[in-house]
Amino acid sequence: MDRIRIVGGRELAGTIPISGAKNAALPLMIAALMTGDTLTLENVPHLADVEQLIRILGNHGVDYSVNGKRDHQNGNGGGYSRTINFTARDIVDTTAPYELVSKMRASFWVIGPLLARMGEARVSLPGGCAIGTRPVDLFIDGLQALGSDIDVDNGYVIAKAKNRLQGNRYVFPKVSVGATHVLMMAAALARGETVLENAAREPEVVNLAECLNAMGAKIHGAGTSTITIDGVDQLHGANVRVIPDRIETGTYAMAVAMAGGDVLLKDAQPDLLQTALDVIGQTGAEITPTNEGIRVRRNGAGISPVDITTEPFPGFPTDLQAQFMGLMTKAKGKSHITETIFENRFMHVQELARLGARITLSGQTAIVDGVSKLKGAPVMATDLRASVSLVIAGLAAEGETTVNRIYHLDRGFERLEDKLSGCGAVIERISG
Ligand SMILES: CC(=O)N[C@H]1[C@@H](OP(=O)(O)OP(=O)(O)OC[C@H]2O[C@@H](n3ccc(=O)[nH]c3=O)[C@H](O)[C@@H]2O)O[C@H](CO)[C@@H](O)[C@@H]1O
Ligand SMILES: C=C(OP(=O)(O)O)C(=O)O
Repeated sequence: MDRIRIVGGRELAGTIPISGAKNAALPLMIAALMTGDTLTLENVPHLADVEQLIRILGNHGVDYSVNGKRDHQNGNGGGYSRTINFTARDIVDTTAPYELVSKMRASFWVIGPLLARMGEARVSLPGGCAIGTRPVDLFIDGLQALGSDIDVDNGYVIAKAKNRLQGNRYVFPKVSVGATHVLMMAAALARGETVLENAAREPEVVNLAECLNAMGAKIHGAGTSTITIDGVDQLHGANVRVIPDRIETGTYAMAVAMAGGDVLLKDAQPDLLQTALDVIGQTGAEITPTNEGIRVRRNGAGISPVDITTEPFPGFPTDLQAQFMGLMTKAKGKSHITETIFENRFMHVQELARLGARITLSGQTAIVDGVSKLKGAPVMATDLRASVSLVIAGLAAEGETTVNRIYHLDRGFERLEDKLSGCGAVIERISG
């Protein structure tokens, strides 16, 4: 099994190209199921989750071809997000089997397009990061509100809509990114108008709405809590660009805040993560939006402690909570980190402790008592964002840190070790 070896203590200097967002690329790829024409997606990151979704879509009959062009050719340590054409001329199977869906959460979302286009879908209950129970009740309630019959049997959700889905008003009892994606896709091909209230406002929802509209859907209000969808009879092909990854952006900004230095996050878009950037600024790093992206600098002045609480967009994202905890382990004082989205997203705490971090848990709040020195150690990645919090801590730890089980990292970070070593970090992947 591959692992990452880091020798801490180097400042970071240079340019890191920000890749297309995993969490935007996945729903856009799934939208390809909704038309027999070709959906061309630019800036698709090269990640294990993308490859897995390509396999899942292939099982339903989606063909794909990768354009030769790489989107980042000149980047220092360059990423290699690509342009991919997806074509679902015929849907050959409306079942998404356990073997494929159990590996990643987002694959469950095929239920919306399959049901809308084919009138039926049989989709295994999903997998994904083990950060909480992650039920699917909102998907079931919402699709029932659009007129679908739903049974859950033998680990599968079986959805049917014999006479096409019917638009309706649905108020989400809780904000859910995935359920907003799915209901938006299902409603796009339903009869009549759907109004989704208390919808997720994440930039990935906006990217999906733009994609569906480019395919001929009639969606208004994405990015606000009320989304209105006028159903259309069919969708067509389109060419859409995946937004830059705000979680990758925030992660590297925190890496610079931790290690010190001066790095341009090329192609990063500040408005996608303003709350997190404000918080990183309060820790003492200098954040400057530029024409090319975001410049992050920190001199030797040290890291100030800042309290955060995770919230749906535009609040501080849960997907940056672990990384921020990594940063706070070396702050000059105590910080409180409260996780409100997932009930089990503190698995990095015990691994950060191996590096010398002092963290105590009190319910959904972690109290981090910053230390002046971390010391390298072997640690284990437990989930995607937890893994990268260990990398951030390792960059500032004395001596050698080895992060094991990095298949989690490969789900969501494109060429992490190249991007960091291109800025002077001593970091390498050890295969086998
Ligand atoms: C691939 C992808 O884009 N994943 C992101 C997506 O996950 P995902 O879409 O799975 O997360 P949700 O926004 O749905 O989850 C928010 C909360 O709602 C709960 N819930 C959700 C659905 C449901 O039917 N019932 C229910 O109770 C969840 O357990 C969680 O407590 O948004 C999360 C919140 O920003 C991010 O951490 C994930 O990185
Ligand atoms: C939790 C994440 O992914 P998933 O929803 O696929 O588990 C993530 O991207 O941080």
